[in-house]
This record gives sequence, C-alpha cells and structure tokens, in this order.
Amino acid sequence: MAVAIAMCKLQYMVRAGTLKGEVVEEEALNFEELGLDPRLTRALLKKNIIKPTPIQHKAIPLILEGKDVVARAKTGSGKTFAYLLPLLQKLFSESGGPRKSGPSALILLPTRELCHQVHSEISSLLEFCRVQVMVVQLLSDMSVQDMNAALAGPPEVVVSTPACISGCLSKGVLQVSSVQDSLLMLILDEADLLLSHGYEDDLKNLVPLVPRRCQCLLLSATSRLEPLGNSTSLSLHHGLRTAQPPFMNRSLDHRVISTITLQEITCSFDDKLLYILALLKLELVQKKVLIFVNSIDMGFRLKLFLEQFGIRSAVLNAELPQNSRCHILEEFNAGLFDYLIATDDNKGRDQKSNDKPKKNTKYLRRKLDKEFGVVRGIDFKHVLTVINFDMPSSPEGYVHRVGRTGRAYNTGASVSLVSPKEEKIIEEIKRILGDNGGNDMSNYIAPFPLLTTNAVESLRYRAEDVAKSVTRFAVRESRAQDLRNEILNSEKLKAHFEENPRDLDLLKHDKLLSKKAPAAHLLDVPDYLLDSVTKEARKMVKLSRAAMRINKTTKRTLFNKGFGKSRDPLKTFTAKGRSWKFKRNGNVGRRKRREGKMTS
Ligand SMILES: Nc1ncnc2c1ncn2[C@@H]1O[C@H](COP(=O)(O)OP(=O)(O)OP(=O)(O)O)[C@@H](O)[C@H]1O
Repeated sequence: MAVAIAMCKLQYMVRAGTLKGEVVEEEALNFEELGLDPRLTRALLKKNIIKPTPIQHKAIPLILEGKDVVARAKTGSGKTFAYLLPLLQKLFSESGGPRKSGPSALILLPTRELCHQVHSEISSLLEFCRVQVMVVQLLSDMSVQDMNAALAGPPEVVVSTPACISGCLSKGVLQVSSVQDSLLMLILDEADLLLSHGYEDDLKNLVPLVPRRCQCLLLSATSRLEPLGNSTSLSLHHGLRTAQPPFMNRSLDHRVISTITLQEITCSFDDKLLYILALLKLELVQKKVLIFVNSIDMGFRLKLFLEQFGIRSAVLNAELPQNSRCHILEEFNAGLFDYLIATDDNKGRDQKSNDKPKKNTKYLRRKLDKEFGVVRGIDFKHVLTVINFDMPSSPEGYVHRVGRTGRAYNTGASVSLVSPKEEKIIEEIKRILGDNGGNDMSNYIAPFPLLTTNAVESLRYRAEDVAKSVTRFAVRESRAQDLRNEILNSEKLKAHFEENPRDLDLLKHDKLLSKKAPAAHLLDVPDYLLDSVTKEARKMVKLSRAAMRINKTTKRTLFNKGFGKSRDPLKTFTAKGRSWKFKRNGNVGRRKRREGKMTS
C-alpha cells in the first residue's frame, strides 16, 4: 500500500512535468505578441490569464488574419478564448462604422448551458474592456416578443443554438436579408456535435444564407472536423486553416489532457454505493467532486443515499427548468457546495424513452430538455475529481466527462467505478487512450491506490442498511419533490431575482430531500473503523489539499456576509407582488445599468 501511495505521488509529479513540457514548448509568445488589442490583454490580466494556451497560440493569429479556421484541441484547453478574443478585436475595429441591419457575429453552440456560459464569458470580457458591444443570447423558450426585443438594436453578437436560430429564421424574427447584409463571422463551437448529431437540419436553413465574405470558425475537441466543413457546404472562402496544438494529432484524438490522473475501481454493481461512500466519507478524493450517473433516477438514489451520511449534493439533469440548471452550475462554480451529481447530455436525450413517466404514477410529467448538456464544453470551475459512478457508453463520452477537471493549466483526477458489465467499455477506453505509441503514461488508467478492502468492509454494514431504505418509491418521491422545488424557485421567484440577482445565492440546491433526518451515528466515521493505511491515505489527501491551498474560506462566503435566515427569499417571498422586505443592493443598480448598455 505504501508503494501504491508513493506511486500516486509520483504520478502527480510526472503529470506536472508533462504539462510543463507542453507549456514550455508553446511559451514563446504572450497575448500582446499574438497581436491582441491592449484592452483585451488588460481584461485577461484582470481575469488572471497571463499566457496563451497552445490552441490560442495557433488560432488567434490565423483568425485575426481573416482565415476560416478549423480548430481542435483537447477538452479544457481554452478554445473559447481562442475565438472570443479575435472576434472581439474585430468588433472593436468595426465600432463607429455604419449602422447594420443585423448581427455581425453568430456563435452557435449545442446546448443552452453552453450559450449561457459563452454569453457570460463574453460579457465579463467586455466589462473589463469597458467597450460597448451588444451581445444577446437567443434561446428556444423565449417568446417572440422577447426575441424581437433582444434583436432590436441590432446586437453585434448573437449567441444561440442551431434549433433556435432556425426557428427565428422561419418565424421571421431574424430577417434573412439582415443576416446576409451584416454577418461577418459565424462560429460553430463543439462543431462536431453541431454538425453530426441531429442538428444538421437546423444548420441547413442557415448555411445558404451565410454570405461569401463571412469568416467561419469551427471548434471541437475531436478531429472529425475537416470532412464536416465540406459536408455542410459552409462557405469556407478564406483560405481554410487547421489550428491544433503540435502534441495533438489524429491518432491521439481521444487523448485526455495530461494533467488529469485517470484511475479505476473494479466492484460489483451493487457495491457501487458502498465504494463511493468510502471514497467520499473517508475523504480519499479531493473536493470539489463531479459525479456522473447514467439516469436521473440513479442520480436521486445516490443523493438520497449520500445525504444519510451527511454528504450533501445537488442533482443536475435535463428535467429541471433552465433557470435552475444555470443556477446550480453558478453555485457549484462559486464553491457553495462540493458534490454535484450530473446526468450527461446524450443520456438526457435517450431518457425520453427510458424514463417516461408511467400512467398512474406520481411522476411529474415534464419533457426533458433536448438542448441540455453538461458534458460537452461546460467549464466547471475548480473541479478536482470526476467520478464515473456509471461508466459512459463510449470512449468519447469518457474523454469529455473527465475533461471537466484539469482545465487549462490545472490538475485533476478521475475515478471510474467499473462493474463486470462495464468491463467491455473500460477495455475499449483503455485501448483507445493507450494508443500513444510511446512510453507516455499520461493516459494510463491505473487502479485507485488509496482504498483498502478493510476500509471498504468497515463501512459495508452501514452502507447496505441505508441503501435498503432508499427504495424506488423514495427515489421517485424525491425526484418529484426536487422538481417541484426547482419550479417554484424558477418561476415564482423569477421576477424577484431579475431585480435582485445576488439573492439567488440564497437558494441552495444541495438541500436534504429525504423526509428522514440523517442518523447522528452515520455522520462521522469512528476512528476504530479505520485501519492505519486508510488513516495514512486520508492524511495524504488532506496534505495535498493544503498544499494546493484549498480551504473553506471561499465557501459559503455569501451566507456569512449578513445573508442570514431573515434574508432567505423563500421565507420572505410573497406571491402578492414585489413587496420585498429588503432593499436592492448597489450591485444590482450597477448591473442593470451595465446590462442596459452592453448586453441583454
Ligand atoms: N490562457 C489561459 N490561461 C489560463 N486559463 C485559461 C486560459 N484560457 C482559458 N483558460 C481557462 O481554461 C478553462 C477552460 O477553457 P475552455 O472552456 O475554453 O476550454 P475548452 O477547450 O473549450 O474545453 P471543452 O473542450 O471542454 O469545451 C476556462 O476556465 C478558461 O477561463
């Protein structure tokens, strides 16, 4: 075991070295030297972004030159800034020119979560740059009136999904002539997904309208892009260039960024709850933790199980209202809770058939959102561990899931719980990841070294006892309860939160769902249950946590700053109208002024 721990330490060091190697290779130029406007480089500095990532190195100069670019780079490698920075630079140089009848740039993404993320990213860059560029988000669930209002102006940048844009074009909300007259840049982010997974028809409506002068950018973490550029007949007239960091080539397509430690635990399907309890309760993995499951029911089963041991989590899934999903992501990113259980996007679509509510059940009937997705592209902040409670169905899914940690220059770890039925998929993943033709161990999936049989067995009795109490009925009740809570949060309070965005912080998504309070004796693991090896492993994880300077001071700070119970909007809310007991804070006024000027 001691050897295993030492190996684990060594693995971290080797990975850091590999990353360093990659960075050194690409360190030649800084952002100014790439030709970026000083306003943008200053904005990046304020965001603590100092040196370009390899894909930014490659893509930014090409885009500034006006080339059509197909950019591919591993997950978390900074593709978003690779296109946002040159886009904004171009818009800055356009400002003051003749008034246009339509948007200058269209950014298309596969999911609403990504639209929200990119819209926030671009808005925050503009805020730091102090430049007025109007950026709007168009989403399928907006009313025609809201869409018309968003497009009045018109905005310089529209961030949307292909389905929404196609709808806008067919309803006449977006005028064909204005697109043809104004569009200068079309950006397809997560392009392989946009172009090959059911969004083709929506794009077909748009592609013929793309004018010849329009610069097209396609970005993805996979290599299936060049043929796609042709298959959509996109008007790529500007000397198509492929931008990719030198260490990424076709055969290594599915590789994971080398700063992520990949590990597995083999166990029976029934023991998965026991094993995840051991990992989390014995603190053998670093927080924050993102846990992937393959169905919404499994997500709630896991949540109910963990909360009986005092481990609070939130479940993110396609069933929730859009506002709630965005808010869960914001809270998790802000560090307000440590454990997030997520179903992934493909499964969300599949679940239409699998998870259909049966007649006479108490399920709330609600459609799953087709445009939901958290695996592709979502930038979870500071996730240190990704756990595959259920294995994904493909190697590509695995790469995108584990890519939610170790983003940009950070390190991360992934632990997969593999049951006998999932051996086939893990073997396939290993075969594909291992196809590196050298001694590079960075994509090697190693056994998880810190968990002993003794440690697991010490928790078995408690785990099995609690698992029995998490019945199918309890899962369904909780799922419905959670949905009711979130709809209440999302709809009834929407008006209030538009005016008081900071109050959103008071809505917790990791609250208890179980009707039974956790038993006191399950909240702590008594010392006598732990063997000396597990104690040592826990110490090591704590030490490395301290070394990474992760502490609790950033957590729940909003709650500590005078936002006590008396300011809980759920307690002060009255459905009669806006008779709020508390005043608006200064930030809101500032934010509203800003939004009025720059974004919608
Ligand atoms: N040059 C940089 N230095 C440090 N951090 C950066 C840099 N560029 C981007 N980042 C940060 O890296 C994170 C990941 O970036 P981004 O979401 O653009 O990755 P991505 O390549 O699009 O990933 P995915 O393939 O998963 O969509 C973000 O938090 C972003 O702010």
